[in-house]
Amino acid sequence: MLSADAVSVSRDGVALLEPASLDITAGECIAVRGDNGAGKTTLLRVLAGRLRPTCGTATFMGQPVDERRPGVREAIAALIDPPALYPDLTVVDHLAFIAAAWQPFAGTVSGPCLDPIPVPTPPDQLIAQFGLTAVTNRFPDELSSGQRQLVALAVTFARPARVVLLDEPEQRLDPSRRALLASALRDAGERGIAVVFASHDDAVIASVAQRSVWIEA
Ligand SMILES: Nc1ncnc2c1ncn2[C@@H]1O[C@H](COP(=O)(O)OP(=O)(O)OP(=O)(O)O)[C@@H](O)[C@H]1O
Repeated sequence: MLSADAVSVSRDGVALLEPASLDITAGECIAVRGDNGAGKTTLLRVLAGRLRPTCGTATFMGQPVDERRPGVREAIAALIDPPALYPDLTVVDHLAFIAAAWQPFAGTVSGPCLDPIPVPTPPDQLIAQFGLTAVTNRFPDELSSGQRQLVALAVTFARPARVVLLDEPEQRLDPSRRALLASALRDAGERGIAVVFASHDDAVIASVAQRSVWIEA
């Protein structure tokens, strides 16, 4: 479904990402591993269609990945850069807003895909799934950094998607919240959503990823 074939990125002659390849199908979960600075985030940006590779090709359903292309934006959800939350929306408002904005795409058939886009988990279930029940009516500046990360993760899963890309989703989470994250990733896979996530957490990787790809610095 989503493929990177020997994609590399360089800027001003400096390599940000050495050639890397991966291929993911519906319901699969792949971990992207590698040392600090190896290029994991860069690879996720390429897979999200936010960054054009210098060499190699990244494709979604056989077409070049470009987040501005209809059919790609509806299908690929990504939490790559630091979470951006609306200062004047509460936790529950965020989930309701994103779910409503993307609702027209849930269950639709788009592009060359034959199966409908998986319907997202409803906001009230996401609040429970990510352990946010006690803070549903708080604004972002009333949350801890780990709670903001949980909100950003819940928001990412509040919209329909065939593929979810996550950059170090476990960051700032304590062990019990990392377990919630792992459970949410397994749940996504069972609903047919493909997940690619960069991580330094071997325990999370072992508990959810079917495969991992090592990025060479
Ligand atoms: N905007 C940029 N301009 C130039 N170089 C950059 C830029 N962003 C990242 N880099 C460089 O690209 C390389 C890959 O960065 P990237 O963030 O993809 O690594 P990473 O594997 O995600 O690292 P980490 O595990 O520390 O998050 C690094 O050497 C980094 O310094």
